[in-house]
Amino acid sequence: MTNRIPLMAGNWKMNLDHLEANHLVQGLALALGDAGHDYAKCEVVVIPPFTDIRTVQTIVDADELGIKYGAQDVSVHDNGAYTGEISTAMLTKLGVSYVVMGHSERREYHGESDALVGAKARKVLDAGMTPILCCGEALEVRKAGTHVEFVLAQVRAALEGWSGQDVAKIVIAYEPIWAIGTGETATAEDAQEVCGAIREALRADYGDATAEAVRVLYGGSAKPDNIKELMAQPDVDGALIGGASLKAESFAAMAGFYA
Ligand SMILES: O=C(CO)COP(=O)(O)O
Repeated sequence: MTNRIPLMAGNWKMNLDHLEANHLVQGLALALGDAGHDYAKCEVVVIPPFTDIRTVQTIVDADELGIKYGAQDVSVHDNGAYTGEISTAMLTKLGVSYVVMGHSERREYHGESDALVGAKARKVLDAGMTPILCCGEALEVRKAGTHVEFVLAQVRAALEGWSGQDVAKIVIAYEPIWAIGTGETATAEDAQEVCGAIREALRADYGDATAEAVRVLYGGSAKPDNIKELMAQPDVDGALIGGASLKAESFAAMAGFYA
């Protein structure tokens, strides 16, 4: 890792109502405070469902916490007749810093294509927030041994036509689908293999400055037990954490991986 600040992002998925969100963020702030968390050594981001964002904002602002927050998805449209959608303007108004797109669950259950994922990332960047672009292969692809090509193709398709300057501002999250919520973690070497290949592809496509600026996260059953080993890999700059981010203690412990 060069001077990229590590990032621990907790993707709550469709868990926790706004009252539970209140409880978790307060608990997280306490746990990080007790541990003397240094935000310069690891950025901490919670990514709740849309309905919790206002609650999270209120707590973060009132207590002037160093915790940042994100959204799990966004519309590519600006406003108007798009029932059920949430715009980038709505998110920026709530102080959202990060937006996830291309999570395998949205690709699978909502048919999201690389082109749509790329359009969402563009929209988010243009609105002044940071996209967290997710990629990752299914078990069949891994078994066939074509996971590196598969993941690089996903990333390149989403970022087609982007300048190196813009790419430098995004976060990429490598989440092998077979490791998500299964308790089956990719080994640190598996994570490094793909995260390193992503960085080398960025270097080939955009040059050193972009490749060195982009933070590449690992996601998939990351937890307090394996976070140190994952973070010791040169191209793993953080984690996108599902289950283990729903408990203040485990998420705070992961954010304190450097201690
Ligand atoms: O999908 C994930 C984060 O986006 C990973 O989820 P788990 O940490 O629960 O495996």
